[in-house]
Amino acid sequence: MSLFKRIFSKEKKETLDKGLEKTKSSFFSKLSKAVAGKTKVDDDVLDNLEEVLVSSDVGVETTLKVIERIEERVAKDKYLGTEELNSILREEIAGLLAETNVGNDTDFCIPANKKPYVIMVVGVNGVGKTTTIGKLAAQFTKTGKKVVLGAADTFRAAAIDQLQVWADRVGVPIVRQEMGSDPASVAYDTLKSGVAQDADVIIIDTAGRLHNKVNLMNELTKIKRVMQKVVADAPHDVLLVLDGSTGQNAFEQAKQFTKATEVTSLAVTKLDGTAKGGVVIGISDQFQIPVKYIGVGEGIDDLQVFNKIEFVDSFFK
Ligand SMILES: Nc1nc2c(ncn2[C@@H]2O[C@H](COP(=O)(O)OP(=O)(O)OP(=O)(O)O)[C@@H](O)[C@H]2O)c(=O)[nH]1
Repeated sequence: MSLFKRIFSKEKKETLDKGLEKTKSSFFSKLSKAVAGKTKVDDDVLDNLEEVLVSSDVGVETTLKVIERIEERVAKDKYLGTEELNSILREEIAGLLAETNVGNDTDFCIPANKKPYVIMVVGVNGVGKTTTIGKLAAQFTKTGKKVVLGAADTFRAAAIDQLQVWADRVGVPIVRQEMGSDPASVAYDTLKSGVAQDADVIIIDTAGRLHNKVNLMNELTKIKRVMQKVVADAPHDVLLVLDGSTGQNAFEQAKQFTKATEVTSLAVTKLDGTAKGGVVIGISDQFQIPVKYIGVGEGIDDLQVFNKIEFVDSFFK
């Protein structure tokens, strides 16, 4: 590994460690209370562990899965000690994450045979959608890719302006129309423009109004259909952005969006400053969708490619 790469990955690791600090300290302080005075993993410990996982926003279904697996291990080894609980949990969580997050990317990359690679970004307002698009544009640009943004969240003028701010900051072209225009028309124009400019990556922002599922579904379906007139297999990625600090709300949003469209990957933002980082484990497992990116700060470099090994290492360090 080159010196530059080593320094970069060390910084990345430190940001991840720092980003997960609150989740970790809350989780492990609950866990130590859960096993206090116990030497053996028995039913009481498992009940307490269940509570720890649920209250750490891992989600009920995933918690039950983890508990069941640990129960199986206890059934095989009746003298399983509580001091082994950490490493058992680590193994089970790593195993769960590996089921859905099959890749092992650590860098921002796109498939070589998809040009332009079209990412349609969905999610409700305020989750960090625009910031994530800006950070993504910055990272792809850094790796020498030509990026074009499309402001298809035409519902609010502020959304278009905010994306413009990021486009200016990163120095990438943006395609926009005035507020209230047809989002599908903006997406179409963006793809046309991206193809004409020989873009490598096109990122389309969409409005995330959840109050009417049928409308949302129709709107996203129409955007996809219109994009396919320009790039037949677009979008290559439908990226749902979720605010990790909202815990159970993020689960609810994932439920709504997966009903409205085929979501192919997740970005979980704002993991720094929250103790609810367990959502990364639960949402990915429950919806069987890989987490592609995590937001660990407000800065332009604070978006990381999610890597299950790094995540588990950082969490159980
Ligand atoms: N701490 C932290 N803040 C973040 C992160 N990602 C986004 N934010 C902040 O979250 C706030 C909302 O982000 P936006 O990108 O504006 O959210 P949006 O989903 O586009 O929302 P609208 O602009 O309302 O459509 C901003 O203040 C961002 O700086 C993150 O990973 N960590």
